Amino acid sequence: MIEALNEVERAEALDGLDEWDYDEARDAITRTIVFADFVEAFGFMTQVALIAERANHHPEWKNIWNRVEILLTTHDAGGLSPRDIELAEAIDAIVDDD
Ligand SMILES: C[C@H](O)[C@H](O)[C@H]1CNC2=NC(N)=NC(=O)C2=N1
Repeated sequence: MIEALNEVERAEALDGLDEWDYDEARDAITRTIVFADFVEAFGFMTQVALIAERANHHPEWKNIWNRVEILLTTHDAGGLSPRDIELAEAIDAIVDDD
């Protein structure tokens, strides 16, 4: 059973995720990314969707034209877990590559 990160583990994990904000109320991390247009935004979402499905770990996200608002938390753990950190790192790698 996946467990949520404790405070020390969370602080260490967030240290390497400068683009993400911590949402204390949800015990989650959030990031908003703005792309050139809808096609770029949806292409990004398609890449993330394939990674998420392979990992069986899915974002909570919203797309408004060229913006993608992402929230990562682990429902099975009731909070932020290593799976969220791994998905955030994968997302950052996609954004950095595009
Ligand atoms: C049965 C359960 O839905 C699956 O194990 C996966 C699906 N994707 C998931 N995604 C996220 N963010 N948290 C989960 O706990 C989770 N569980």
